[in-house]
Amino acid sequence: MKAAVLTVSDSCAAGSRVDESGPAIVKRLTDAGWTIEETTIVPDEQVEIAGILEQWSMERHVNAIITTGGTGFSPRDVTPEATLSVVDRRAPGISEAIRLYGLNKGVPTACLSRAEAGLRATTLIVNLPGSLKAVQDGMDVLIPLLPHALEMIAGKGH
Ligand SMILES: Nc1ncnc2c1ncn2[C@@H]1O[C@H](COP(=O)(O)OP(=O)(O)OP(=O)(O)O)[C@@H](O)[C@H]1O
Ligand SMILES: Nc1nc2c(c(=O)[nH]1)N[C@H]1C(S)=C(S)[C@@H](COP(=O)(O)O)O[C@H]1N2
Repeated sequence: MKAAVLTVSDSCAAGSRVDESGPAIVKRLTDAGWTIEETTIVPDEQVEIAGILEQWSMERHVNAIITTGGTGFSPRDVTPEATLSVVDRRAPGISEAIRLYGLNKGVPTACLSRAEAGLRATTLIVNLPGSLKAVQDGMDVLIPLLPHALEMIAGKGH
């Protein structure tokens, strides 16, 4: 299965912070047997984020795109809006499960992520927050879910 990882961060894109969260997602996916087709870092710019999501889903045909960063309440956080602008169908249960996992681990700020998830054609797009801890928690939830989700996307039913 093919995946791609998008880091959304003004500071990482500017080179003033080292991206730890993107590589952490890559490691979790490769450990689980996924092939990583694409990774990149973009600033918190909605059109730029949406363009990458569209390209990776419709031209590269990856099975899943995981984003990290830009899901909070600051004025520059627009990853959820970019994601909603490209998906055909939302998958809110995935995002709620990820938030609930953080809350249940005793992280009250987990509910401050506006992360979205959804399908662009046959590509599942999932937003995660920017911090390394949030990414690790999110991947704890996602890794066991992804195989079944992708089977259903491929039309294999249950
Ligand atoms: N790609 C990343 N790698 C490592 N840590 C990150 C990354 N992105 C964010 N963080 C961490 O998450 C915390 C919350 O970050 P913030 O809300 O500023 O992130 P963002 O909006 O996702 O990214 P930025 O501010 O760089 O545009 C930061 O203090 C930082 O420690
Ligand atoms: N599991 C988990 N979820 C989390 C966090 C965390 O540390 N662990 N950080 C929260 C915080 S402090 C914020 S502001 C939001 C949004 O983060 P982002 O703007 O980096 O995407 O994610 C939240 N989700």
